[in-house]
Order: sequence, then C-alpha cells, then structure tokens
Amino acid sequence: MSNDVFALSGRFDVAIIGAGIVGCALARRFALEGASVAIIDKASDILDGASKGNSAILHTGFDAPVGSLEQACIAAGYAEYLEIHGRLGLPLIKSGALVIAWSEEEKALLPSLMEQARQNGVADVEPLGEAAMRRAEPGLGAGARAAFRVPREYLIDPWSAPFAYLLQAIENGAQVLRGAEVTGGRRDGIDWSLETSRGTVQAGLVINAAGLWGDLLDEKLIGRRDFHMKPRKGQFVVYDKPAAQLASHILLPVPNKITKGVVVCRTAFGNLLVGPTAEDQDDREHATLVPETLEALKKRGEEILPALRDHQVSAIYAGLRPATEFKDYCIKAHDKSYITVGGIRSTGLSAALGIAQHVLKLAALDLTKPADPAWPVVSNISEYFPRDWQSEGHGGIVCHCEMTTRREVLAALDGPLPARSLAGLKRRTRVTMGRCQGFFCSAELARLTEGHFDRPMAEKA
Ligand SMILES: O=P(O)(O)OC[C@H](O)CO
Ligand code: FES
Repeated sequence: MSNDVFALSGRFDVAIIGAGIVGCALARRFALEGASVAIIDKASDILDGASKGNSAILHTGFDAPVGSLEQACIAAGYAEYLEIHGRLGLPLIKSGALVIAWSEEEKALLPSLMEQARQNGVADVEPLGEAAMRRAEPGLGAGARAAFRVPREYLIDPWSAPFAYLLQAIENGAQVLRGAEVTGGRRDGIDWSLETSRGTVQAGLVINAAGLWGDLLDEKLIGRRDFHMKPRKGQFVVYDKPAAQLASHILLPVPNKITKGVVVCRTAFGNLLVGPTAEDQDDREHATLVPETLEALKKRGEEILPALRDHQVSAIYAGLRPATEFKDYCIKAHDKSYITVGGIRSTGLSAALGIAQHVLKLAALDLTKPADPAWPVVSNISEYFPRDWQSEGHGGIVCHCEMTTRREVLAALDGPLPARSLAGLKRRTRVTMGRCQGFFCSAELARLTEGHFDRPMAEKA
C-alpha cells in the first residue's frame, strides 16, 4: 500500500523539504536514528529536480579541495555506500577510473593531482605511462599522453540508491508528501508550521534540501540568502549498449576549477555515456538540449574513443547542477530549528549519505535509535547483476530493449512509493529508455499504468 497521503497530520521531529538524492539520504539517516520524519516535495514524484540528470559515478573525492566539507562528505558517503549497498540490493560496478592527460600541459599536472588524491585519503592512485595506459584501455584515441588510475572510482545506479534510502526511511516510519509546494512557514518559538499546497506540516526541525530552489526557500522561510543559485547545465549523449565494451574504466579528463570535464563511462544499465558539459545559466527549471553542443560532445567522445564512430546514440539528456558562487557545499545550521543543505553539485550522489551524517550531528537532536530497523531490498535494474526476467513468474517482458518485466512494472506502480509519472516509472524500471525509446513498449505501458499517473500516458498504437 502507498505511504503517500493527501496531507500530513501530527507533529514531526524533522521536516525535510526536497526529495532529491540528498533529501532521501537525510530522511533515511534521521528515521534510522529514531526521529519522526516528513519529507515534502513539490513534484509528483521523487528525484524530479537536479537528481534526475547525473553521471552515476560513486566518486572517491580524490580531486575535491583538500580540507573541504565536500571532500569530507564524499569520503563518508562513499564508505557508507560500500557498507550498505549489498543489504539494500544496490549495484556497484568496480570499474576504477583513469584520469587522462590529453596535452603536455595536462601531463605536467598529473603528479600534483595524484598528491591531492593522497591528501584526500585516496592513497592507491597509480601513475601510468603511455604504454601502460594503452594496455589498460586499448581503445583510447591517439591524443592521450599519460594517465593515473583511481582504482576505487565505481559506477552505481543513480536512481535505485536514493529510492532505497527513502524506502528505508518509510519502512522506519517516515512519511512522504509529494506534489506539495512549500509556500511559507513560521515558527512559534518551539515548532515550525510549514504551509504547503497540501496543508500545514508541523515540525521541530526544518531541513532545506530544495536543491535548485534552496536559496529562494531560505529567503521565504528565514528571510535570508547566504548563497545564490547559479544553475550549471550538463548535456549528455548516451550510446547504445554495444558501445559499453569500448571502455572498462571511467575515463576522466584532467579536471579544472569548475568541472571534472567530459567523462566517458559505462552506465549501470550497460550503455556508454559521454558528458556532461558545464554551462552556467539563470533558468532553474529547463535544461535545454542544443544540437550543436551534442554534436561537439559526440566529436569529443570520438577523440577519446575513436571506435565510437561506429556506434549509435540511443538517447540524449541534460540536467542542472545546483551550483552557487561557492565551490564548497553550503551546509549551515542557522539555529536549532533550521538547517540549510545547499549548493550540492554533481558529487551529491557520492556524498549524500555523508551529508546526512554531517547534518545529523549539526541537528544535535536527542533521539533513541530503534533496536531493529527495517532493511528493504530494492529490485535490481542494472545490466551487470541478475535481473527479474531471469527468474520465474515475471509475467512476460514489457520493454524488450531494457528487458523490463510486467512484474517489475506492476511492482513500481504499487508499494510504499509508487511511480506517479512516466518519468518516475522510467527511473524505477528503465521502461522506454532503450534503443527504440519506447516505440515498442509504450502502448502496453499505457494500458498497465491506467489510473496510476497524475497525467495519463498518451496511447501510442
Ligand atoms: O562537472 P562536474 O564537476 O559537476 O562533474 C560532473 C561529473 O560527471 C560528476 O560525476
Ligand atoms: S521496447 Fe521499451 S524502449 Fe524499446
């Protein structure tokens, strides 16, 4: 049965605004510590803001600024992911990464980057001369000069991880209010009354995890802005599955102060990804795809892996990073009743569990941990682990490109956190995300999802 309610009643220890990667990890941490938790999002489903476009890497933080809060949260988040992923059924693809120099100037920067990695606790970086680099990745283009290996940079599924975090929060008592925009709020000295488009939510502590809207929410609720959002768009090109055999490592360029640069890597779903771009813009809502930029990305991909010329692009997408004028995360307890968690850029996927640990300490609540918390197991949709279609009683394949079964679709439409939109169903099951982009599975999906979505799927015959 769905945990979704039209409105929340009662009083919560913690109200988290924003059900992105960070909000989901916060909900899990506080629920596991014994807090009563409400999580509120204005979208009809979770992960609908910055978290919907991500390159899906579990970073070690080797290149984070030494001594930064970002580095500390990535290190803690990385360690906790390794500790819990098996128990929650979350995939981990141990690819490792190569940081590749494409010019003599970049080659000269490799030793200092390796030193930075060591200072960040990533001691196992390994320099590779040109011959060793080409042995490690035989498909690299002629321009690659030298590299170093970061063995513990891994690939993960960017959607099942936060989904599992929130599911665990729910199974330990958290409540979710989707489709509810926070329009205002006031504090009566003890508790907050948050006004939302679906009623009032009463809580002792409010955590702003509103991502791209974080600065505006602070202004609305506490009348101040300590940072200003500068959305940074990233466009990506996704190649069809046969391209995944072209690279085993995550191929990273030498990063600069703004971005890690254009990455080439496999995905947990067996595709190959090239991106992201790093384009600052004012718009917080729209990440427009630009054909010329996508062509340039393809060209860059082919310089990195020339064999990509013979492979097909199966999808394109773009996301927005909640960047601010500050390089580091903007996490602050304004007082005992209000914490802002802002400026969490693309490293948020790796850092989320660590951010949650940090915020728990800032909150300093007096909580009693439940003795035997629930541990849900999410359904695996990664190409690299056994899938539902390989087991009995799955009811048939609905999406043949992604081998999604009827049982997987029906499960995603049910349970404590059901999909409310096609986008939400895609993130849970991969339907329509294969090489035909839904041409063959949409009609059956329209039938299966009837009555489940806020906006019904248009029937495609
Ligand atoms: O450009 P960045 O630094 O935000 O990093 C993008 C990477 O794809 C993160 O995994
Ligand atoms: S059959 Fe679903 S994407 Fe092709």
